[in-house]
Amino acid sequence: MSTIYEEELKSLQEVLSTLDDRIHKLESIPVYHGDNYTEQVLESMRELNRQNLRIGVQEPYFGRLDFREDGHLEPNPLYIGKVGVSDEAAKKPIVIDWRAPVASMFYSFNGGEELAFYQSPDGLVEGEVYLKRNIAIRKRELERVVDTYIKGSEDVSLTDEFLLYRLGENKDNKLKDIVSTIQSEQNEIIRAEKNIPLLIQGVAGSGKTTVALHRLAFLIYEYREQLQADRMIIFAPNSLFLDYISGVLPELGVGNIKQTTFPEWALRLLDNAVKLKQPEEKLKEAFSINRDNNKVMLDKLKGSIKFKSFIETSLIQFEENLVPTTNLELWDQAEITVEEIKKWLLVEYKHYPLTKRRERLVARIKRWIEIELKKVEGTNEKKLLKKEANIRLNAYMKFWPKISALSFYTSLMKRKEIVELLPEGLVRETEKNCQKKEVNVEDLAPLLYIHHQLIGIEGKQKFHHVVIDEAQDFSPFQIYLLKEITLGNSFTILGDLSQAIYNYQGIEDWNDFKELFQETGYYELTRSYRSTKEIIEFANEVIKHAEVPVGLATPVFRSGEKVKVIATDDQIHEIVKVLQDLGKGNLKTIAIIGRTDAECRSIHEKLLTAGINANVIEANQSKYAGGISVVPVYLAKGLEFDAVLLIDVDASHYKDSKYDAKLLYVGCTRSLHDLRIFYSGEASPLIQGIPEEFYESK
Ligand SMILES: Nc1ncnc2c1ncn2[C@@H]1O[C@H](COP(=O)(O)OP(=O)(O)OP(=O)(O)O)[C@@H](O)[C@H]1O
Repeated sequence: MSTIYEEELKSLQEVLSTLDDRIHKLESIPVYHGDNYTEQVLESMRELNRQNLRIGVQEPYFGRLDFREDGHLEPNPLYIGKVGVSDEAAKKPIVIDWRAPVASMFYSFNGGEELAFYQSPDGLVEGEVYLKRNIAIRKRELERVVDTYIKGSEDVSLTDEFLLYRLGENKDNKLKDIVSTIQSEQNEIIRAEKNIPLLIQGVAGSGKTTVALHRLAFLIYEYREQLQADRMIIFAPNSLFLDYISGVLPELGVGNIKQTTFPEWALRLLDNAVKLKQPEEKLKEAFSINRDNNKVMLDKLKGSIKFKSFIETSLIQFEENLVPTTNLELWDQAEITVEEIKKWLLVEYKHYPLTKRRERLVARIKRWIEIELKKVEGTNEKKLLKKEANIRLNAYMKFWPKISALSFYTSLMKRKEIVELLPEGLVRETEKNCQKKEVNVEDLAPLLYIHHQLIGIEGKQKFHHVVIDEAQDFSPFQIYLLKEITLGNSFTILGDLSQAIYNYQGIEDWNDFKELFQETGYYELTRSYRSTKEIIEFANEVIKHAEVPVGLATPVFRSGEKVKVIATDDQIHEIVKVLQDLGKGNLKTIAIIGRTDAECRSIHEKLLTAGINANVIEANQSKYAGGISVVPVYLAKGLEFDAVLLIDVDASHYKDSKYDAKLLYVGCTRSLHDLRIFYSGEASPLIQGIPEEFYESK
């Protein structure tokens, strides 16, 4: 047993005993069930404390940083963990929360003799780091102690050893937190300030999703006075993906943050006045091998800022036409002029949605009536005039047609200017769908935008912070809409242009989003943590065909098996053999990734017949079970598996196009440790030219 291990074992025992005491004390206080509000608040704080300590006691900390602050003689060992715990009597931290300012040095300090520093609430604190130590504790047991920096020691080669140890582990069906190994470029994003919208382009496996979740936990901690968890939201591509990431925030002790998809959120706000038209069929069509590209890409038109501007102009014209051209005469010689009403409605109340403006207008006219009536003599006369005025006001307000977001949107399809924006066929189809109260995903941003102008998205429906994952698949219109209802431009927008496979709705250049904001913080993540060096190098060869304007992924130095390319006339037979082989190891998740939904179903059936217990993943699925999955490539985006078997990588399934290169890239980069490519007949041109050093053929 090494001395550093013994030293840490002793510290761990002391900390565990303090935490156990704490938990014991909290558990011995009877749970309060009464009506007293103050007691209820105290109880909920105690409950949060109990929960946090129960998480914390399993793995109280993961790192130690010995830091000597300027002006102090000795370094102070700081233990950093998921949950901060302090010795209240001695007013001293026992474990520091990873989100605390001082803990940022654990992630940002990368060795060297330069001064370390952190931003405390009282200003910049500088000093020297003497030791940086990674400590792996699992279920209260000390597993590993690795020093990554010792002041004065030359040996810095260990720097990534702990990270590699973590990356080498097998994964189950849920994404995990990375608090113990956050890298400095990720730390910068996590801790970036709240009110500058962040745009993050990150290669596959660079930790975008993970970083976004850690950023939410950080923001909740740092801005606890300003942010409410239930007004923070994550938009993710589908329910399956939401299930996959659902464990991270609770692991970080953060609850209540909304996690949803854009359609789910939009439909709810629209009070389910419309429904999506066969969304699964639409996906199948968009990802079919011989899709009609021209038709599919038309969907993009409704996501443009040009389309938004057309709607905006139409709404302004609609408002202007609302006011009748004659003055409002409430009784003889009591008149409000058209100009006055226009001024109230279109200028003074302009910032309100239309329904609210209507309410304000009526209230104002009523006030006006009261004031005018004061000038009239005789109670009876007053009564009569008031009655008359109300009748005329009601008649006057009839000018205001009953309108909903859907009816307004439908009416837009009849405007003559629409043909400059959408082709005739699409206009007619949209109109027909709307009449049946059915819409497509790309209609939701326009509808919600109209809803916001007419009814308003107000109060608690507005967001304190928005995370958009896989943002390359969002349209500028969607982002514009979210910007309208997010306070302080507080956004974290993450994605990868190399994985823009939903190209019929998304963007090709981050400038499309940048220009929607006055200022943005733009970051590029180029290091990929998911896959082995061999897999990343192979995938990089594939994505070169897509000529995407972003850099290639750089692997973390984690080496594994070479990628295997297998030519065979009987793919099922080979796959079953490989699965049986892999089954002997301790892999937890394996994916067989196909090109289309129909092909995946057929393979799934064949695997079941061959006695392989596999699940097939479908578009409407909301749970991901792990184990062996058969999944179409477009649904595998965002997920990861210990091993991936990509099937049908032949010339007809993956052609020499930029789009197919992105699809194949997504497929390859899902694998952590083992990637096998199968094809029958002629290999896809996307892999034909790859130099042999990048794979092993069979
Ligand atoms: N600093 C880190 N320490 C340990 N593991 C990490 C780190 N960063 C990322 N990972 C791991 O890398 C994998 C990929 O992370 P994640 O899914 O967040 O990446 P991504 O950029 O969203 O990927 P993609 O765009 O391909 O879906 C995950 O298993 C995650 O735990």
